[in-house]
Amino acid sequence: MEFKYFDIQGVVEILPRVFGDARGAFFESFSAQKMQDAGIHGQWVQDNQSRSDRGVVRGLHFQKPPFTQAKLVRVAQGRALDVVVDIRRNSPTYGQHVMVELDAERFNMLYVPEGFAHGFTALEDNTLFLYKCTNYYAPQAEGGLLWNDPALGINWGVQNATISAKDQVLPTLANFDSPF
Ligand SMILES: Cc1cn([C@H]2C[C@H](O)[C@@H](COP(=O)(O)OP(=O)(O)O[C@H]3O[C@H](C)C(=O)[C@H](O)[C@H]3O)O2)c(=O)[nH]c1=O
Repeated sequence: MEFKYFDIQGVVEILPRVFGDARGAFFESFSAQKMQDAGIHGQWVQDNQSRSDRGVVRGLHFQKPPFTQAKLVRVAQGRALDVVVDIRRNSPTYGQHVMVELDAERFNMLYVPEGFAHGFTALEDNTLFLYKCTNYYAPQAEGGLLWNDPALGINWGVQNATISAKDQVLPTLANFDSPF
């Protein structure tokens, strides 16, 4: 298992060892010990899964304190362009993002710490997106940022995104008051 770090403090890409053979492939999708060894701490309490066809954008979402969630995200089928935006007020990289392509060949994963808005676009039909969360769903604490706010400078590679009505009216960075 390899770990890749970014200029934005806290975000970690995890590249598991994938064992291929004539039958297919095997990899460990979660190891509490290996996460601890990598400095990824969290009490993982909820697993989520969504299925999206090519061109769907979900995000950019987070849950406000005290229901903040760290997430460990991966793709079990298909491919996704995953984006995390630093919304920690005092961070030197506030408003900056990390973008990582997640796929079901390398089975790479991304650790999204608390204090980040998270979203992704599906690059293929039937993309199965799985993630572990360190807090339970709290709809009353949901927050978000507008996915295509020019101030975020995110190149999603999608022209006419399929996106929820809720996500279309999320605030821009200029009109956003971060709770982190
Ligand atoms: C997140 C969530 C949703 N739901 C219900 C609420 C809605 O009736 C339905 C769809 O929810 P939503 O449109 O918020 O789903 P996404 O747009 O995929 O939301 C996720 O998208 C981005 C990528 C994230 O990182 C978040 O974890 C999460 O917000 O599932 C639940 O019952 N439990 C949950 O934990």
